[in-house]
Amino acid sequence: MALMTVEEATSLITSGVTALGVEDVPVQAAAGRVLARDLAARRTQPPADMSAMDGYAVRGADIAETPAHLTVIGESAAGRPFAGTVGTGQAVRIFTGAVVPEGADTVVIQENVSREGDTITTTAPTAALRNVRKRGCDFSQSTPGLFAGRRLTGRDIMLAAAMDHATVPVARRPRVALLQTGDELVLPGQGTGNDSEIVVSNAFGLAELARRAGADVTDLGLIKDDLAAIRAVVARALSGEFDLVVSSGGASVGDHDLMAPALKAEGVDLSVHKIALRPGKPLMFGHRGAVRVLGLPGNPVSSHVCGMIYLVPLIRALQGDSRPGPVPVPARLAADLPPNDVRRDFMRATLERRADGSIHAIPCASQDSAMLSILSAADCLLVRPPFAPAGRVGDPCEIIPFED
Ligand SMILES: Nc1nc2c(c(=O)[nH]1)N[C@H]1C(S)=C(S)[C@@H](COP(=O)(O)OP(=O)(O)OC[C@H]3O[C@@H](n4cnc5c(N)ncnc54)[C@H](O)[C@@H]3O)O[C@H]1N2
Ligand code: MOO
Repeated sequence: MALMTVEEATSLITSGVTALGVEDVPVQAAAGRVLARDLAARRTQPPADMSAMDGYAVRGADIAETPAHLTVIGESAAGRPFAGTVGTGQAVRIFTGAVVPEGADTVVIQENVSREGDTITTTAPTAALRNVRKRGCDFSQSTPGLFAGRRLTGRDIMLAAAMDHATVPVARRPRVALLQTGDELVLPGQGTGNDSEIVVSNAFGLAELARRAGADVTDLGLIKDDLAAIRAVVARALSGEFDLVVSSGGASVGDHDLMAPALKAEGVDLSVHKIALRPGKPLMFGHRGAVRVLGLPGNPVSSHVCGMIYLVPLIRALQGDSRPGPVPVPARLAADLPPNDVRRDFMRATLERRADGSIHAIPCASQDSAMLSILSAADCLLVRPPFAPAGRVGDPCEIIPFED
């Protein structure tokens, strides 16, 4: 079977994918969710010219010379504006966040004023218009401030709230089911001490990736290498409770690799591929009706790397995320590397920041796709394109930092 490129595989999995649906959530619960529609401001901010400092609201022309003498005629505090107008030679005591009264256009900070009774004298120059936030300088009513497809940050929900949205429309969370197969697998703490046992780990990492990408995740547990047993769990996973079914293990060509036969027997339109990717050669993808199925390799590092490369972008695309893919960032090689072969290599590497600010990637000593101690100690994936020539220390390279 010819190897498929990673680009072809990514496109097979994510192209044409759109958001599953829309729901309104309280703005304070919207961080990490993908905005489903453009969000326009429901009000103008600031709603009036407002003071940025504690001091005195004056007419700028009145304080062109220092010292200037002015008469204090009232007070404007946040939430309690001054009702009158500031005339020539007059000032209003004002506090940060208060509306600048009619007639005034400048605020002199109180440190630059001496006061006696109702008379103030400026003690340092203040440029006209200083210390005033103009009406609408942040945003204006009806103008979009956040756009559909954006994964909302904590900063974004501050903006949404300030734009007066109590709820925001976000993409519904994709519902993801995880399956793990293998006669050798036992849950942590539940082994019998038999040397042929392997304690499961894949679903824990995949669940974490999927949740952080915005999915609701259900782990359907361990399944024995038995066609009927796998079919039973697959049938449940496909029954409409989930949007995406993700398996790990049984994706290769061994006699006990029963995931593909089970999925096909349950009516999944499945394609099985070998990808020019290291780690992560075997890959399955398909669907039954609206339910998508992604079959990842069993080797733990392979399953996790494929989770980053395929699963996370798919979950994001199912929310209409405008930036679904992992974003490589530039770094420099901290070790010589041999030329690469046909498989795109995602090497586990640690990162070192040098005194000049440059970031250097140090490939881990072993790149075995079963070694979780190495995956855990690494900071990033060091990307080596197919047929990359030998790399030298200091050469530019690309990395995909781990996000957790
Ligand atoms: N003749 C060939 N053999 C293999 C090929 C190949 O092209 N030709 N590909 C190799 C590659 S690459 C990979 S990756 C593995 C993937 O195989 P499977 O997806 O069928 O995975 P399993 O055989 O089920 O398991 C592999 C390995 O991973 C352990 N495992 C499985 N599930 C879990 C889990 N949930 N948590 C922790 N560890 C798990 C399992 O015990 C095995 O050790 O195939 C190569 N073979
Ligand atoms: O490429 Mo496999 O995915 O060696 O572990």
